[in-house]
Amino acid sequence: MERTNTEFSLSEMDPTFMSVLAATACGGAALVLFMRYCNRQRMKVKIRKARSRRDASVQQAEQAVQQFSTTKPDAENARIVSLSLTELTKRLQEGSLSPEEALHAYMEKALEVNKRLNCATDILLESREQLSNIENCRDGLLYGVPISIKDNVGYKGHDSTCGVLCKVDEPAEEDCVVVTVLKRQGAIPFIKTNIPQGLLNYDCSNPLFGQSLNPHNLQKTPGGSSGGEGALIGGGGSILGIGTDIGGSIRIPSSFCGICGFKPTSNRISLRGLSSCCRGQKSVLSAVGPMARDVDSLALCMKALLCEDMFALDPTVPPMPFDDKAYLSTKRLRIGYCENDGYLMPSPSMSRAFRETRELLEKAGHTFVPFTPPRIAYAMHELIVKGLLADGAETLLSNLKGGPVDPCLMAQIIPYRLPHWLKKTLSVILRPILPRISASLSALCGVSSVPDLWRQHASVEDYTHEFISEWQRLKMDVLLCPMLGPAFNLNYCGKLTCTVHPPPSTVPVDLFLSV
Ligand SMILES: CCCCCC/C=C\CCCCCCCC(=O)NCCO
Repeated sequence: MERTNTEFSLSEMDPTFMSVLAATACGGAALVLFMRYCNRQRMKVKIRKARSRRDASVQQAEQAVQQFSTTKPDAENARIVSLSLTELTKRLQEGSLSPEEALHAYMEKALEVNKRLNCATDILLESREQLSNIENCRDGLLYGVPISIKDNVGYKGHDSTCGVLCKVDEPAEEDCVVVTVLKRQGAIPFIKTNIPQGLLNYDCSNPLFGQSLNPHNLQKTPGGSSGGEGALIGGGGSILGIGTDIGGSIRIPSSFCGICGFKPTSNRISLRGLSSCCRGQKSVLSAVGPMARDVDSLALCMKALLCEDMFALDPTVPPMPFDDKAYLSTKRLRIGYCENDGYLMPSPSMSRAFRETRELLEKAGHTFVPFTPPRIAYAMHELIVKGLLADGAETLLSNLKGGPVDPCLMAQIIPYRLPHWLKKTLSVILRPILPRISASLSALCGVSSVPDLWRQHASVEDYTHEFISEWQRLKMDVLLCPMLGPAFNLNYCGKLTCTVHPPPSTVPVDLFLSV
């Protein structure tokens, strides 16, 4: 057969050209491998740097505690860390206990808990310097109280890593508003606590600081994303902590660790100076809130934060002080209850705790009305997942670049990384057999345009009003519902979220230990 002049076989090619081609291909491959190697080395250096910085701060804190302990008997420390916040503040204010004693007692206990649970990302050694002018805050509501803060809460000179490599070596230039206000109220932040990589997860592990464990069962997660707080407070190493919550990050670790947590309405407490891996996301709003051993501690922290200082430092926060009258009121309440929202079944132990709580409240004279959250599956997929990842997860993924993905996040990240067309195709194929996965995959595609984003925001607004209307129709004062729990096994991340803005809190009813 005759050949056209454009056809040729490899064997007929100029051998010199072939060698150049082969050498270029090998060189290219070697370059890619070398770049990957360099990248892996860079990654290792960053991880090592973050860890050794944390380890050095732990070591220095150990020395400080040891030095201080020569002046005090051990039994005194055990007594200090067993006081409730009400008792602790009273003793500090009356002067029968010094802020120095309280700080060292908690530092010692936190170091011990951290050894067992790996819940600290940084010890704030400046806390000891703060002691030198703590007398200026004598009138503060939290005078001399040592507190813990979540990793992403900005503290001058320290990283807010969010568990991702790209935020290592980016220390905060100033204390965030929450830290500034708490310090002015006399609180002494002394430790930063662990989080899951990227913060959008209910476990508590990241490539920088590793996995935190549950204080009541080392086989379980403390929950997330404020999991280090949950572990530390639940383990007795902190009396009051600051967490953040978009879709359960204060509530879930509080539930898993048997402590109390309060997620206020977004921007009730200033978010200025906090770090995030999806800044700018406006569909499901983030909130800062307290975590502690009892409800009175949460109330005291809210009262301390809701002050003129915060309203002046962040004028976008509504200047509404804490409502003592409402908190102390003994008025009989009309309580909406929802034991099962039809989307996520509560576990048997959680159902039992829920019913026992309801019975107790009924006996105390409160009235119960059944409440069903409207269109829950729609809210989960179209409002929460599509809202959180409206950009198709691009911002979150860009924050994970240049580092390994933590095992606790892997199951979530695989679908995020699928190309848009594949998510859409799988969503169509899976619709008849796995409708929830299909809806999630479709939601993970995010919005398609700016008008689509505006429609999504409008849908969240409409849903919020629909929820509130139902609440008002039933004349409810409060809603009682079960929490996710008991704690999950490590690397099994839950996906329960909440998008409307009534301020929910978690209160322990019982400690359920599985063996
Ligand atoms: C086919 C699988 C689909 C997986 C879909 C998962 C989508 C979203 C998961 C959202 C998880 C939200 C966690 C929120 C945690 C939180 O409140 N973080 C706040 C940090 O300030």
